[in-house]
Amino acid sequence: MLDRSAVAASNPAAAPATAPLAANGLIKQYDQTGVLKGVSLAVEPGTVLGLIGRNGAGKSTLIRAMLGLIEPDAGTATVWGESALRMGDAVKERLGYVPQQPEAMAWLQVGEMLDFIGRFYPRWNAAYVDATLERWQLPRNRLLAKLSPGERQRVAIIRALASQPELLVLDEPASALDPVGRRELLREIASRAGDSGTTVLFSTHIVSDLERVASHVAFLHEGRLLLHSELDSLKERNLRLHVPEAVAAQLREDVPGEVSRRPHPYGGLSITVLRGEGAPWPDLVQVPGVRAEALPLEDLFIEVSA
Ligand SMILES: Nc1ncnc2c1ncn2[C@@H]1O[C@H](COP(=O)(O)OP(=O)(O)OP(=O)(O)O)[C@@H](O)[C@H]1O
Repeated sequence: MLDRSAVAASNPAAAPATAPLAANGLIKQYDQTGVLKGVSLAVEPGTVLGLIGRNGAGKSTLIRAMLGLIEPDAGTATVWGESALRMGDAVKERLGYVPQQPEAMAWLQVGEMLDFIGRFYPRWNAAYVDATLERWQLPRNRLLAKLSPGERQRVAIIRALASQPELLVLDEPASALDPVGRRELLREIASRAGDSGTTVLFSTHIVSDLERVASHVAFLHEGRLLLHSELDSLKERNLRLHVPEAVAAQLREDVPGEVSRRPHPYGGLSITVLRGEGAPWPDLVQVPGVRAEALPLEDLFIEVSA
C-alpha cells in the first residue's frame, strides 16, 4: 500500500558527488541474508541527519559501509566525493566517528589515549578535552579498561569532537548514556551543527532524540530506506484520515499518497497519507464526515513499515 512516488518525492534532491557523505545503491549480505538492500542516501552539508530504525534494521551496517569500514557486495560510498574504501589521510582528518561499541586502547589511561590520538589531528582542541573530562568527571589517569560502557562512550565522544571534525558520524551515541548525558550530547551536536556548520549523521531508535536535534530524518526498515526527508516537512505532510463506513464503501482506489489502510474497530477505515513535497492533500480530506489528524512521528514510522 506504500505509495512509492510519494516517498520518492519526500527525498531531498540528489546531492552533488562532493556531498560530505553519500551512499549509492549499497547492498550487503551476511550469511545469505540481505542486510542492506540497495540503499542510496546523501548527507547534505550542514545538516543533522537522524538515521532511525528498529533493532537489526541495518543502521550500523549502513554507517560502516558509508565510512568504508566494511566492503559492500554492490554499490558505492563516498566521503566528500572520495571512495570511502580508499579514503586518504586528508579526508580522515576532517571526519569524526563514534562507533556503537567503542574499542578502547584498554592498556592506556584516558589522558594518554587522548594525547596520543590528538597528535594525528592538526585541529585537535586540547582545551576542549580538558574541560569536558572535568565536566564529565572522567579522571585522566583512569585506565580505559576500567571504564563503564557509558564512560567509554563519553571518552569516544570527546575523542571524536576534539578533532573538530567537519563531518561527525555517531552510531547510537546515546545508547549507554544516562538521561543527563544524553541531553548534554544532543545539545553539543546541535551547537556544533549550528555554530560551526558541522555535518552530522547519527543513528538512533529513540524518536524523541531524533526530534530534539535532527534537521533531516532517514528511516531504515529491514535494509531499505523507506523515508528520507526534512524533519519539519515530514511532520507537515502526513495525516491519518478516519473515514466513516459510508464513505469507505465508495472508495474504489488507493488515495493519492496512501501509505497504509486499516479497518477501524467501529467500522470504516483509517488511512495514513503522506503527500509529496508541494503536492496537495487528497480530495478525501474535504469529504464530509472524514476526520483528519496529524500523526506523531513514531506512529508514522509504524505505518510506513506496515
Ligand atoms: N558481521 C556480521 N556478521 C553477520 N551478521 C551481521 C554482521 N553485522 C550485522 N549483522 C546482522 O545484520 C543485521 C543488521 O545489523 P545492524 O547492526 O546493522 O543493525 P542496527 O539497525 O544497527 O541494529 P541495532 O539498533 O540493534 O544496533 C542484524 O540482523 C545483524 O545480526
